[in-house]
Amino acid sequence: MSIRLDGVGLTHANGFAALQGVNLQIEAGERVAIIGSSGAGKTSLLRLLGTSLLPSTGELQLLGSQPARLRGQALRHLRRRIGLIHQSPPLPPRQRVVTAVLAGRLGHWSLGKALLSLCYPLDIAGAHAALAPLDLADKLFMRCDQLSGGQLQRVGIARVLYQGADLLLADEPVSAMDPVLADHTLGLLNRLANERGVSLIASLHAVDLALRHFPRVIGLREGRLLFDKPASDVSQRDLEQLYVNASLDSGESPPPSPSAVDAVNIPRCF
Ligand SMILES: Nc1ncnc2c1ncn2[C@@H]1O[C@H](COP(=O)(O)OP(=O)(O)OP(=O)(O)O)[C@@H](O)[C@H]1O
Repeated sequence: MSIRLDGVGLTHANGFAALQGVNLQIEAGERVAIIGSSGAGKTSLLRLLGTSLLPSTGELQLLGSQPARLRGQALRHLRRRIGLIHQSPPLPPRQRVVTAVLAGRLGHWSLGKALLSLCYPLDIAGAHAALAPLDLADKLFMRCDQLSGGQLQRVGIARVLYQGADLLLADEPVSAMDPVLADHTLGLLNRLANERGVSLIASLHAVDLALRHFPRVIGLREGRLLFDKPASDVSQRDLEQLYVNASLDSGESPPPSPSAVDAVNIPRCF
């Protein structure tokens, strides 16, 4: 089922308009990267799609529902279908990796089964199968606080793969990984999403990774869509316009130089 935003705006509680007039349609099974400078609104958009925030204006249709009209069980049911991959996965430090992965299905299980699984992992084979493609099968019984940041991010990915969601939302999913591992992990995430017919929407600062792994790329600037096109059509000019003055706005590293932004051909991390 598709996602549709019609004239969506999002104003945070302090009055800051993080998103304005966003029109967007994403079909089931599409894989989309969101790029843009720091503060452009990428996380705000993902939080809307994850239903932790509601639009201030406009209309959001998500997997056949309007989150703004759902309450209670109907909202919980919708949320079970959405897998969230966090930049820093909120995993309890003392929790075993196997338990953290199995927690992906807590929302699908009865209270009794969920509580039992927290004490004794009920589906060790399932957790192992989710971790294996991420090269973490040998970490099954380690504690989360014994893992590196990149390994924790991959546990978070294994957890949503185990969840079996219809929609995967990833906020900077490989930010803690070295460039080789980030490339491998994004490739894997895209392959698995593709094989399962699951929609994948990820925010990324690494423009080269967005262009290499995602068929469709959205450029967000100051809360508005600057472009929305196939990765192969994203031009150097698009990227220059997206990141112009970004270093002044955010205080972060300067925007990619014109030669460097020819990232379709030059694999580099920005
Ligand atoms: N809860 C909040 N209350 C007020 N303003 C917020 C809140 N969350 C985000 N903002 C503001 O909304 C704007 C967009 O933030 P958002 O986190 O969506 O950007 P982003 O593109 O994900 O940035 P980054 O790449 O740095 O993570 C920023 O100016 C930010 O300060």
